[in-house]
Amino acid sequence: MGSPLVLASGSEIRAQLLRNAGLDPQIFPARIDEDMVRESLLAESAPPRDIADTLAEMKALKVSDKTPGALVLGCDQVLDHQGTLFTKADTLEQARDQLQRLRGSRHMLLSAAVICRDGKPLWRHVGQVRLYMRDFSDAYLDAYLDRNWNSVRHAVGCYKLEEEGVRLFHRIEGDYFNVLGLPLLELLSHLALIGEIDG
Ligand SMILES: Nc1nc2c(ncn2[C@@H]2O[C@H](COP(=O)(O)OP(=O)(O)OP(=O)(O)O)[C@@H](O)[C@H]2O)c(=O)[nH]1
Repeated sequence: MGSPLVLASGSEIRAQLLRNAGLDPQIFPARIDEDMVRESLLAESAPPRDIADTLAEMKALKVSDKTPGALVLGCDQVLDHQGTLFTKADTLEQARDQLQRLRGSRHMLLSAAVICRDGKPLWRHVGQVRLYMRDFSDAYLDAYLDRNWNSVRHAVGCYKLEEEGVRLFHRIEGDYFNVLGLPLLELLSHLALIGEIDG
């Protein structure tokens, strides 16, 4: 790695994906009020893609001001279900309600990533995945949440594809990494292209 890489995210899976790829990011979560930003953008009818991109950029910019010379990666993922934006569930009851609304239909995950250096955006990408959820029973849903709530509470959509969440789907169009929250292939290709990693 040429310049130091900073991941402006508290997402464990994002850090793990970068480490598994051989990178060694410094973890520096950006503390921004995502709900406030999301609500104000929704009030302006901003599309989900723009909301994810704006939040990712804000996180990267905020941390890049504190890490001179570093490449700072900000990320944000939103779930779009027929025009309605879903955020992470705060309670198990909210998770049940969300999954009852998502089952038997298609939703989109939009995973935005922005790289900034010294307060300037250098690169951005929004990965998009279409996910088709099975029409599973309430009995399975309750059992799924009993087993997985403590894990999936940290994930938008209340599922983790690398865990039991995979059983919720019958079809997924898009790449696995975008589901987990990071357009990893595009990111690594760009870092190699600009010579920040070998490849
Ligand atoms: N492990 C796992 N995490 C997922 C999956 N789908 C979504 N997520 C996580 O859900 C979270 C989406 O919320 P974000 O607001 O983008 O990120 P965050 O976790 O709040 O962390 P920040 O980047 O600090 O805002 C991210 O941490 C994603 O990695 C999945 O299938 N597996």
